[in-house]
Amino acid sequence: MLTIQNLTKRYSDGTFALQGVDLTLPSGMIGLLGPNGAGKSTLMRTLAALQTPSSGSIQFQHIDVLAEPDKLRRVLGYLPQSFGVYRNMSCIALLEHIAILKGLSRAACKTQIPELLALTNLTAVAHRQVANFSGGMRQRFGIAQALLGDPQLLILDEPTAGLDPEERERLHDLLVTVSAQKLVLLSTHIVEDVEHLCHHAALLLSGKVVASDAMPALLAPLHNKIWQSTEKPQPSAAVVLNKSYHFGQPCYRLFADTPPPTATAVKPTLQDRYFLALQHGGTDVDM
Ligand SMILES: Nc1ncnc2c1ncn2[C@@H]1O[C@H](COP(=O)(O)OP(=O)(O)OP(=O)(O)O)[C@@H](O)[C@H]1O
Repeated sequence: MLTIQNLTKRYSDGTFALQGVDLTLPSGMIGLLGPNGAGKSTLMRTLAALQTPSSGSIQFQHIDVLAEPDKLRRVLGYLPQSFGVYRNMSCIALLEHIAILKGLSRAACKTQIPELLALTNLTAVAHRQVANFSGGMRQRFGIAQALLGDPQLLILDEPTAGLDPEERERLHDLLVTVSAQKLVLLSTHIVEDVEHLCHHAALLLSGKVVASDAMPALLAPLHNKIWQSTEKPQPSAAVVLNKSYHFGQPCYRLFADTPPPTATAVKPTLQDRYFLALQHGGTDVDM
């Protein structure tokens, strides 16, 4: 269990990136959603003890994260949004190097590194330079290095960004496999990924948590209130959650208590919940 209380981060230029964040997160795969600039990376870096907040507290299991960052680091795996790699270093040499930095014993390295290479499907390319890896291989390497030391808390900042559909699917399989008996916090812009992989999601907007719940509870208030139409309704008939295109034709997702003209009922998705929260700017939604 991860408990965050009244967490605030004010950067030196006066930007409030986090404003009184309260979150209680169970183990398993947890999604963290929010638009650009919502504060996701600030929250992730703070949880990973890489920067200090202005105020607040964070407790992971029995660790007071802000008072005992070294204790946290021993149970933490972190994949940042982007990470540099040493040129000329092979995948296996870099994993050995990171394992030593993490304080793993030689015996632990000997067993864990081959296991992680197999898990992330990198055994065949273990002696190739990471600098020359494709985007997908690099992200799988990022997961492998984050898993060194068998961490209890795994923080992944946009792990699927820029991946092709096949690599994204491969990474999903990997994340589901590793999330058993860990708390995996997955930050992403891809709402679908969270809906597919996570049993709980938190939504951050302008540095504040506007929703955090188990997936069925997040979607429950939307049942029988989501509609789809190719025509834009009058503002009095429905709230337009978003407009997308299907085969080049407009497609409106709508929120209304009663069926808007020409609209058909559809099953609510996490994306509907996300857009509804954005529409209301984080204020309480009357559902
Ligand atoms: N070092 C910094 N100094 C000043 N402001 C910062 C700094 N880092 C982030 N910010 C600001 O804090 C706010 C939150 O940024 P953050 O990167 O945490 O958001 P995010 O949700 O991760 O965004 P994105 O999805 O675009 O990565 C933004 O307004 C950003 O400009």
